[in-house]
Parts: sequence; structure tokens; C-alpha cells
Amino acid sequence: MTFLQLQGVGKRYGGTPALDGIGFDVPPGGRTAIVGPSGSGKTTLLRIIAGFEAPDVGRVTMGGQVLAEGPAIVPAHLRGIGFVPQDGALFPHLSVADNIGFGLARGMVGRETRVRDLMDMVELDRAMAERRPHELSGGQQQRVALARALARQPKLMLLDEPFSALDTRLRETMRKAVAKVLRAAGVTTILVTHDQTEALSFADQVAVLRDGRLTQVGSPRELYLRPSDRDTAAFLGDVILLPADLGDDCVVCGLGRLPADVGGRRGRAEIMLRPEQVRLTPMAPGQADPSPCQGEVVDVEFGGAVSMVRVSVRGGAGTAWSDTELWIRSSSVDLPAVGALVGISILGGVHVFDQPATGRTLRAG
Ligand SMILES: Nc1ncnc2c1ncn2[C@@H]1O[C@H](COP(=O)(O)OP(=O)(O)OP(=O)(O)O)[C@@H](O)[C@H]1O
Repeated sequence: MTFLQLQGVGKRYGGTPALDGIGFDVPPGGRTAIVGPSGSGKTTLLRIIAGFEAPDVGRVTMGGQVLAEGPAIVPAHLRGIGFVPQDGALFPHLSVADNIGFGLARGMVGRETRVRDLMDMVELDRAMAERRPHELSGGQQQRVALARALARQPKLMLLDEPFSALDTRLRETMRKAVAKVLRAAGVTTILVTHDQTEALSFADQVAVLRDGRLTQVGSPRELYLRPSDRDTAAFLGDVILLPADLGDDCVVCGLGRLPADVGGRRGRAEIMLRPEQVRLTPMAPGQADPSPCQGEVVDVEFGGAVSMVRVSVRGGAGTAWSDTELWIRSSSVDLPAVGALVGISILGGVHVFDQPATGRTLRAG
């Protein structure tokens, strides 16, 4: 079922395309994240959905109602869409209660109760009702902004990088709190973010934009494990890319023979796996190891709970590939030392890209 539908949405600024042929569906009650590098068109797309901006071409439909057909649009205030901007955009001269109740009619019956209920919903202490925004923390201000956007019971909530000004720990807390509030309210939500971790953990659907085009849309798990191309793979997390020969339900690469869904293809291709799929087993010198291949630790980057270990692979079993180096994510509890010999085994299947092999091995942030 579809709640919001985008079809062929395009927008140019002074001849330069900001969005080109964007089309995807948002299911009712779901949480969709729009991600992409800076300048990829995320905010422009969100503003078109909100009605702050008109597309040049394409159609936006919500609950069966056409909101935009090219430049002909339904105005923002008639759409029933809530919007939480990056900085919260609270009115500095109004109290918390007046900010939250801003969109509610002055004489509305039960207005005060509604404001108090909204404060409870976003877990803001009622004692803060008369404070001004500058007397609140960043996280509390974002809760007020969310409550204000929820006040008019929107059918769709748009969040434009609402957690970006918060520190890492608060971001995570707020992300969970906001997801909980929106789930409880049953509001369909679209989040714009350039933070891939945020997108993957917040949403049940992720749309990836690059240079104004949609490169992939799907579940977080699908995008993380089966990205359509290497740039999307690298954007969503650290990735290991290797050239490989395709076999029957397997690939042969610098790490030996690994199970893979090759889709009946043959020849040479590029494969990817995530660093956490690689497991290292310590080996004593001269010790036989059951792992399909071995390597030597050449670098260790300590990173708190999880560290990165660089391993030089010693000839993948039965392959012509050599000189393979991998960055592997490893628990810091039992980190191998530089120079240690390790057995290397792979958890789960690898992903085979459609594009031809380049031989690059990437480590992306
Ligand atoms: N009002 C405008 N006038 C001219 N160009 C614009 C305007 N708004 C956006 N652009 C351009 O459109 C492109 C997409 O911008 P947009 O803000 O949508 O990207 P974004 O993915 O949200 O970026 P960021 O993550 O940096 O906020 C950029 O090249 C930007 O310079």
C-alpha cells in the first residue's frame, strides 16, 4: 500500500538540475530516510514534499490527493504535513507552551490540555511550560519542535536533519525517542540525514540520492548488504571490494572460494563484503589452521570498543589473486599484535556487483 507517491519529480535552479526523475513510494505509517552526500538534493526533495517549493516536472500524491503536478501545487498550509527543521526554529520570544500551541486556535476548547498532552508525549517535564527556548537544552528544544509539529495531527511528518546539532550520545537517545513518539502516533515519517547510521537505524525504508538522482531505495538491510553500486556501498559504511571470478553459487577471490548468489553470471566481477564479516583467528607460527586463508597483521588502529585491523592476505587458496590487503573491524578485547599470523574466515555471503571489476580495495567512512 502507498501513502505518499513521488513520480518523475525534477527541479532545476538556473538551469542546473537539483533533482532529476525522482520516484518512490512511502507506505502508510512507515519511516523513510532520505540520505545522500551534501548537495545531492535531499532538502530540495523534502521542501517539495512539504509544499515550500514547486517541482518543475513530476507528480506528488498523498493519500490519493495530488499535491503537485509540475509547478501546480497545493499550498503547504493545506497539506496536513508537519515539519521539523534542523535547528528547531522555535519562536524565541514565546514560552514552550505557546511554541507548542502555536498552530492551535487561540480559543480552541481543551487547548491547554492538548499542549500538556503533547509535552507528555515527547517526554518534556510540564514544569518547563513557561520557559523560553534559550532556557532549554538542545535536545529539549528539539522535543518542543516535534511537539509543535505534532500539535495539528499531521498525516505526514518531515524531519530535516533534526538531530544534527546534538552530540553523539544525545543524538541516539533523541532518535529512539522520536521514533517511539511517531510510531505511537502512527504518523508516516520522512527523515533527511547525511548520517548513514542514523538512516539505517531510524528508518524501515531508505532512499539514496546522488547528484539529484535516486540510486537505490529499499530496506536498511537490503541497502547495507546488497547496495546497487560501490558508491552506495561506501556511503553506507566501511566496505571491502575485491575482484573475483564467478563460479557456481560461489566466487573465487583473494580470500579463497566464498559462497555468493551470482545470479547465473560468469566471468570476472567485483564483490563486496563488510569488514565485520571477516573473522580473524590467532595462529602460532608453523601451526596448521583450518581457515581457508591466512594473513599477517600489518596495522592496528585502536578505536575504543571496536578497532580496525589491517591484514595482508597470503595467497587466497586456489586463486591467482595476490597482494590483497583488508581493513577488518574487530572487537578491541582481543586485538592481535602487528606482525601476528591470523587465520581468516568469512561470515555470511558476499555481494556481487553488476559492474565490471576495478581491483580497488576501499575503506570508506
Ligand atoms: N534556492 C536555491 N537556489 C539555487 N540553487 C539551489 C537552491 N537550493 C538548492 N540549490 C542547489 O541544489 C542542489 C541540491 O541542494 P540541496 O540543499 O537539496 O542538497 P542537500 O542534499 O540537502 O545538501 P546538504 O546535505 O548540504 O544540506 C545543490 O547543488 C544546491 O546548491
